[in-house]
Amino acid sequence: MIEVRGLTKRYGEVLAVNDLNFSVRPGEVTGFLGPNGAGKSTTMRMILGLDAPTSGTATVGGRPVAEHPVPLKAVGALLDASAVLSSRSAYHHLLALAASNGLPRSRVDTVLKEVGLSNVARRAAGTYSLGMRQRLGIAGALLGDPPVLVLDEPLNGLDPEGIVWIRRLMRRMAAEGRAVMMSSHLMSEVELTVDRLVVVGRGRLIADTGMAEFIASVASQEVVVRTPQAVPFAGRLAAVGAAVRTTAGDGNDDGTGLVVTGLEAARIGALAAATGVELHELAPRQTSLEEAFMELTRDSVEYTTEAEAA
Ligand SMILES: Nc1ncnc2c1ncn2[C@@H]1O[C@H](COP(=O)(O)OP(=O)(O)OP(=O)(O)O)[C@@H](O)[C@H]1O
Repeated sequence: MIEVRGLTKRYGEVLAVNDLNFSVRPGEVTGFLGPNGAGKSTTMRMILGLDAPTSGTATVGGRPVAEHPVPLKAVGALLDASAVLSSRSAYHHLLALAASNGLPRSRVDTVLKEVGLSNVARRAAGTYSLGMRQRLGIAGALLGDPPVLVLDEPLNGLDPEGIVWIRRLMRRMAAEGRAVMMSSHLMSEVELTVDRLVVVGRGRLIADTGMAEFIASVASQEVVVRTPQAVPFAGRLAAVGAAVRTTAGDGNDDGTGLVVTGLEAARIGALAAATGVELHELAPRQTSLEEAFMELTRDSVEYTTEAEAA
């Protein structure tokens, strides 16, 4: 369990992390999201004891990481996968890590197998692809068999097979009762992987919620309607209180498409039937995490193009 209470970090004028409160629970994968510069890496570094908070606390298993006798047994971390001595083999990198933490040599073989690097373990890590280095970083995180994992952008540089692999690994780690915290900008992946979301923007907590509730809370449920009588039907829908726009802006407009909010598909269908309107499509559209995320963090994005901001 990770507990973050009143966590704050100031770098001169920049309040990188501003009074954050959240928990990462065992048995769940928690996605840690936010636009660039939101304070995700800074928060993770403070959880791992690599940066000191200006105020507040971050504990793992009830105490700061530095107070655990063997930190690697308390929490495994992936921060920067390129931070490996390039002349050293994966095996020797992990062996050194195990030795300095008093972990048995057998753990090295176990984690190499776990991440699929056994066959290349004697090669210098400098010859590894980005994906292989990412796997090596994960192996290091798993070395102490910790109950808590903190993974900063673990999907970076992975090919589709690697992404599926790490998704399964994280799900399995959570199923074994571990607390898994991962940051990512790949919303479609986050949507498939995480149980809970902690969203930050400009250092502050924006949301701490279950995945389904998050999407529902931001989503205005839309229904796409296609009918050759689009104009009069739009008028009828508006008359019963729905918000209606045409699909003209969506790039596939043939004059028959409407996007309706504020009315369920069943009621739209009933209204069409009652007024003799011929429907060619009636499709509720679930908001994706990506759309929900962009909606929620719109005001916290540091860098936008003028067109986006308009
Ligand atoms: N060592 C530092 N000195 C000064 N400012 C810093 C330092 N580290 C981070 N910051 C600032 O703190 C803020 C948060 O940065 P952080 O790297 O934690 O964000 P992030 O959410 O991880 O971003 P990204 O998604 O781009 O990795 C940014 O404004 C950043 O410029």
